[in-house]
Amino acid sequence: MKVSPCAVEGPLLIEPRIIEDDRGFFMESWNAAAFAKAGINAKFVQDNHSHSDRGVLRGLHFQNPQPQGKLVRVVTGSVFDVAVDLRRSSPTFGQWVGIELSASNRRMLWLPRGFAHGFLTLEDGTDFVYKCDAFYASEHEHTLAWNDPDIGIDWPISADKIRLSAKDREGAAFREVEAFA
Ligand SMILES: Cc1cn([C@H]2C[C@H](O)[C@@H](COP(=O)(O)OP(=O)(O)O[C@H]3O[C@H](C)C(=O)[C@H](O)[C@H]3O)O2)c(=O)[nH]c1=O
Repeated sequence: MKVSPCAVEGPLLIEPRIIEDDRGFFMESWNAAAFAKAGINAKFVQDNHSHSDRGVLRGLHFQNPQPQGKLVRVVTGSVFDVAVDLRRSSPTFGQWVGIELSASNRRMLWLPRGFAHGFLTLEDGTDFVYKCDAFYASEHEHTLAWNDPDIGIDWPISADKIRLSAKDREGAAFREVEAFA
């Protein structure tokens, strides 16, 4: 397993060991001991799965209070996955990182607590699965605008082709969101 830091302080890109044979492949998508060695000491309490077609953008979401650390990956299709640093004490506060996660590259992303998270689906029939280290709490959930000019995320699909939920169309500006200490 190869674990690499990202352009923003905190998130880690994980390239798991892939064991291939004439039947296909095997990979450990979570191993507490191996991930702890890489500095990821999460105790997950919830596992999520969403399915989306190309052009769907889910996010940018975060919970405050009750923030969630997330271990995310794609098992079918591909996404452009984005995390925005909302920790005021971080040297990369207000900065974003975007990484392509796909069934073919088998990459995973660890996002510690304190980030807004979202992804743009790049293929029809994409399955996105992820573990969370805190429970979902709709009463504490916030949405940061996916196209906030102060963050300036360079999404790889033009805005006119992006599909959003009603909630995500009404995301708050970065200047207004309830950031973390
Ligand atoms: C997140 C979540 C949602 N729900 C219910 C609430 C709604 O009735 C329905 C769809 O929720 P929502 O539109 O918020 O789903 P996404 O847009 O995929 O939200 C996710 O999008 C980005 C990518 C994230 O990182 C978050 O995990 C999460 O906010 O599932 C639940 O019952 N449990 C949950 O943990």
